[in-house]
Amino acid sequence: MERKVKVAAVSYLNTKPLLYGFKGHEVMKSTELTMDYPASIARQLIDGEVDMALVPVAIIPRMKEYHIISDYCIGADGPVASVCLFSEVPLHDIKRIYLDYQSRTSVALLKVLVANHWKLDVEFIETTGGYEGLIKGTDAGLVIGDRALEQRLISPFIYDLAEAWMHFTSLPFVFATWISNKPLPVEYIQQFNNANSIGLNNLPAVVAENRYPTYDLTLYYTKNISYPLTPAKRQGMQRFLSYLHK
Ligand SMILES: C=C(O[C@@H]1C=C(C(=O)O)C=C[C@H]1O)C(=O)O
Repeated sequence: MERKVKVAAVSYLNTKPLLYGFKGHEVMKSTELTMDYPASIARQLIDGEVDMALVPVAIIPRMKEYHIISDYCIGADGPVASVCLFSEVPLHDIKRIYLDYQSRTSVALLKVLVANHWKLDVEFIETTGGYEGLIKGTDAGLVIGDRALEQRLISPFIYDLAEAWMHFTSLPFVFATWISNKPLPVEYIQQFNNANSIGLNNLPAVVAENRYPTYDLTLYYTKNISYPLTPAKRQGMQRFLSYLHK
């Protein structure tokens, strides 16, 4: 490509290991990098405002053309910690659930689990801004990202969606992955993957750069989020996408 590749990344702590290696990396000579929350960058990729983004996999069915271009993702093969249903009452006493406006994948995953795994009779409520304060009584809330790590200190009942998915399917889960809306040069993709790998190979440096008293980031980056896009994760992703077609 003649011009720079426009890339949008998730602005949460979970993406810091992937972005750590971009500073001063060769790939930045041909990259224009911006950050936003997942639902917003999903819209940017669908509308063609960017060429590639770390987008929620739930938007794949809405793309005319898509290429999964990277070896890395925001995935989990156990509790993810930052995508949870938060409540003051146990699961089966919940009556209404606030949905996270910043999410696409987790909202869809929650609906799959509610209908097929937990089999709950609940009402879903869309949100547009801060709603965490409304998680009270039998009103629960789905919260993702850094705000979920904060909500962990507040809500007595926490249902981890990646853990529930594993119980349901015995497969790992992929929340987001690098997807382009057009083919990109092979050399660019190689540089891009290399830049992604640097932080993952230097996690103590990434943690040192992002002081965060709310949650142990070493735990988050090594035991909760699982970054390699493995064959098992692709299988989990295909299973999840098959539910979205139903
Ligand atoms: C694990 C997470 O995965 C995120 C969840 C997303 C979604 O629900 O659409 C999208 C991108 C990921 O950053 C998280 O943000 O906590």
